[in-house]
Amino acid sequence: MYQLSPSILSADFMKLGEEIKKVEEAGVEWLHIDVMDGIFVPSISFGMPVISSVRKKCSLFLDVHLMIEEPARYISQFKAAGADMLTVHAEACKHLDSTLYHIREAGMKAGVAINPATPLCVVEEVLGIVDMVLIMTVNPGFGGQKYIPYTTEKVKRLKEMLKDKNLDVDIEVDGGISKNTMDLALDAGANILVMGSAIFNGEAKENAMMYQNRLEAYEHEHSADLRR
Ligand SMILES: O=C(CO)[C@H](O)[C@H](O)COP(=O)(O)O
Ligand SMILES: [Fe+2]
Repeated sequence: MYQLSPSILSADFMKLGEEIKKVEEAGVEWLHIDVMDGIFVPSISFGMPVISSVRKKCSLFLDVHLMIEEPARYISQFKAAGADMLTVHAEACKHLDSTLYHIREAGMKAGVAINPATPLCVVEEVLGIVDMVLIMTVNPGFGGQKYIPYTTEKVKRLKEMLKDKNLDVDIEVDGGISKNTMDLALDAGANILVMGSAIFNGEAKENAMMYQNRLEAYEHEHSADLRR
């Protein structure tokens, strides 16, 4: 399963509802929501009230990326706000295993994220208890940054690791994903692409349709490999 997950961090917040509608009309099924606390990352973005408002008006799968320290403190609140999946940073959790367990217990999908310079071994032990691993392809905190090339290799190694362990876990990439970098990430093994500026800096519906079509074409071309 391949998915495009447009990040509303790059949307026009004065027109957030319209912006989300545009990507919905383009046929996208996921929406990426970046929560930042000003401590784990330098920026502060938005939190539960925004997620609740989005949830009331849209049925997209809400893929919530928590760039906050000790996210375990807020699991039930994010569930109540309407999140479908919570992805926590391994670097931000003292007790990663129990945090992931509690996310699932609360009825959400659980994801674990790592920064570009964090080695894969940090998530190795929890691969059996997550639905997704998010490999940051930029340093978290801001939209519109440049893709860091060495992260491609990390995605490849994660894909191999999952294969060796016979685990069916999604691989999401986030940061600097655009026309020029999406194939690198897909060829390395990613199947969920977060895109912020590539979609919302410009005509969101047209951009989302274009990337959605490219993704569908990629899936079609590689369907034989996937069956193997
Ligand atoms: O987690 C993030 C930043 O920390 C965002 O999801 C990311 O910024 C997406 O934006 P872009 O596609 O413009 O790089
Ligand atoms: Fe993100």
